[in-house]
Amino acid sequence: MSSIPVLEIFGPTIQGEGMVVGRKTMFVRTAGCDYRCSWCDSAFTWDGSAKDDIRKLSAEDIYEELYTIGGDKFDHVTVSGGNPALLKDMGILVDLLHDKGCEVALETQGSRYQEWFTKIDDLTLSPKPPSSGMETNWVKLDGILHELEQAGRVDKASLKVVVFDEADLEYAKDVHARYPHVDFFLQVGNDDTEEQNDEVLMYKLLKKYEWLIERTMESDALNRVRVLPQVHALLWGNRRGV
Ligand SMILES: C[S@@+](CC[C@H](N)C(=O)[O-])C[C@H]1O[C@@H](n2cnc3c(N)ncnc32)[C@H](O)[C@@H]1O
Ligand SMILES: Nc1nc2[nH]cc(C(=O)O)c2c(=O)[nH]1
Ligand code: SF4
Ligand SMILES: [Mg+2]
Repeated sequence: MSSIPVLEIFGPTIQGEGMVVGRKTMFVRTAGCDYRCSWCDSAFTWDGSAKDDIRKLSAEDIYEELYTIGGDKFDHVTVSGGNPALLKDMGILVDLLHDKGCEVALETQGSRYQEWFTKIDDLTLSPKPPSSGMETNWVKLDGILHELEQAGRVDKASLKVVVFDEADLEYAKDVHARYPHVDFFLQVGNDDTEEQNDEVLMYKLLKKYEWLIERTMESDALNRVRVLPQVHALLWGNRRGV
């Protein structure tokens, strides 16, 4: 039986980020990450603070809970984390969700490949810029994109770089230039993940969005791109489970 470490199952809500922004979806958030981004907005998945809340669930358990919460009001499930790409057994859940008539999206940083990536309907690869403190393994990322290419699945994938500063913007340009044929998203970085006042956060994030749009418009290296905020952060702040 498959065993997947789960921290959150929630929805339906909108996908707040990237290639399918606005799509009605359920979320499954797995525990554990091979990275430790300085600004991670889901640090509870790996910093030990929620370790007592981790549940080892089978794919069937997960679908049952999705159905209990969402009923017939969803046909799309987003798997995020942590890094769900650490989990070989995730392929079993992907197959089950497809059998149930759901599309499946994945959020991962592109540090690990799994064979089940080629079954994902909306695959977001989010390599990490300098501000994260993480180092991109380009060999791995090249390998993932090579596998997707071989499987004819590049059109199901996108790259999404979170930007906090000028160095991140330069990194984003490098990523886009390396994979010019892959749909590319620039995302506003939230460096206030502790802020509890939604209005204060919304204003700060919109100002950052404006800055990111301006810098992107000025660049001749960022043309076939989309610039987006985290819509869920604008609407619901730093709350979990939305
Ligand atoms: C929490 S991560 C989980 C999936 C995977 N570990 C990854 O990083 O892609 C989900 C998405 O949130 C983004 N993210 C995390 N912290 C953020 C922040 N403070 N501001 C903006 N985006 C953030 C990540 O880049 C990723 O695209
Ligand atoms: N609404 C909503 N959209 C999201 N897009 C990516 C998320 C994530 O944490 O991976 C996320 C999330 O947590 N909530
Ligand atoms: S890779 Fe994703 S989950 Fe892991 S620390 Fe970075 S943002 Fe957080
Ligand atoms: Mg998030």
